[in-house]
Amino acid sequence: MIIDKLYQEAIDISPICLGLDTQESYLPDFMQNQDRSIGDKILQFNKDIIDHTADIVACYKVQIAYYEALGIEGLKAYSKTLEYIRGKKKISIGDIKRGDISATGQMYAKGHFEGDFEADIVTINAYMGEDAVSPFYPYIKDKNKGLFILLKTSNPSAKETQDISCEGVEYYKYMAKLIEKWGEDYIGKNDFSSIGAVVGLTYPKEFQIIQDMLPNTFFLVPGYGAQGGTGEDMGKILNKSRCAVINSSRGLITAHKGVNEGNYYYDEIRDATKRMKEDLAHWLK
Ligand SMILES: O=c1ccn([C@@H]2O[C@H](COP(=O)(O)O)[C@@H](O)[C@H]2O)c(=O)[nH]1
Repeated sequence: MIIDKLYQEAIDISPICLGLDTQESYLPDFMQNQDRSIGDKILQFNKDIIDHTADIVACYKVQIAYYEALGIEGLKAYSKTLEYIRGKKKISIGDIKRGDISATGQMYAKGHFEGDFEADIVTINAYMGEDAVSPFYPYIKDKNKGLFILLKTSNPSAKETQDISCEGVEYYKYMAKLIEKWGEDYIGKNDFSSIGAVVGLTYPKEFQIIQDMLPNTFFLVPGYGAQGGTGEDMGKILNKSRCAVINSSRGLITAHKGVNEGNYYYDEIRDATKRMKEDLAHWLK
């Protein structure tokens, strides 16, 4: 199961998920000035980062919005970035946040678990219910794929929809139970399901409640760094169980900006990733 590999990488290497939310302004100045297509430059930037961090992160999350925004050229860079991650035998998470009626969901599953945009794990928005999730099920067992379903997201407005009362509890708690139920058939050898959940580090109190409710759920945790989430809060979770990978995108992939805009810019990104690794390790008992 993909979740067993992710769990092991998080233990053996570090629980860091490096976010490739790549946009032109993040490229070092020398690369921005090169006479190449934007797609080529973005792919080169991603490859440099992967080459210089693969030994210190568990996985990479590629945020499709940044690539879609560039049209066909961006989507080619998205596809080639996923291919490069696969070639390095690292785990890729396609941050696509999809979810639709079953017939359309089957196409999303095919589109992101096969072919040009194949990722190991994708993010899902399950607001439409299990119909939006079940088209992905066959790929979990047959093709060793996984899902992270949005549960308690990191953004400030999350409470507008996720904290409202539903059958006497906050909606996120109701959703938490659904995710645990949907994941029951996909539990791997470390007792975590290949259907996991996205929980932001910006709501640390709620995260602890969710962790206690969902012993078999593995978490993708955005919100560290740029959004204010801290290693100390993450330590409280990881000291109870090693149930998560922690994403940082801007905090890592812009570390060189204004500091080192030259050929070896990726040293700054590697150093920032190492500092995140040390920060997370510092709070581990
Ligand atoms: O609740 C959520 C779900 C997804 N994200 C995504 O994670 C990264 C965060 O980027 P940073 O630069 O580290 O803030 C980004 O791709 C978001 O789309 C999230 O932030 N919160």
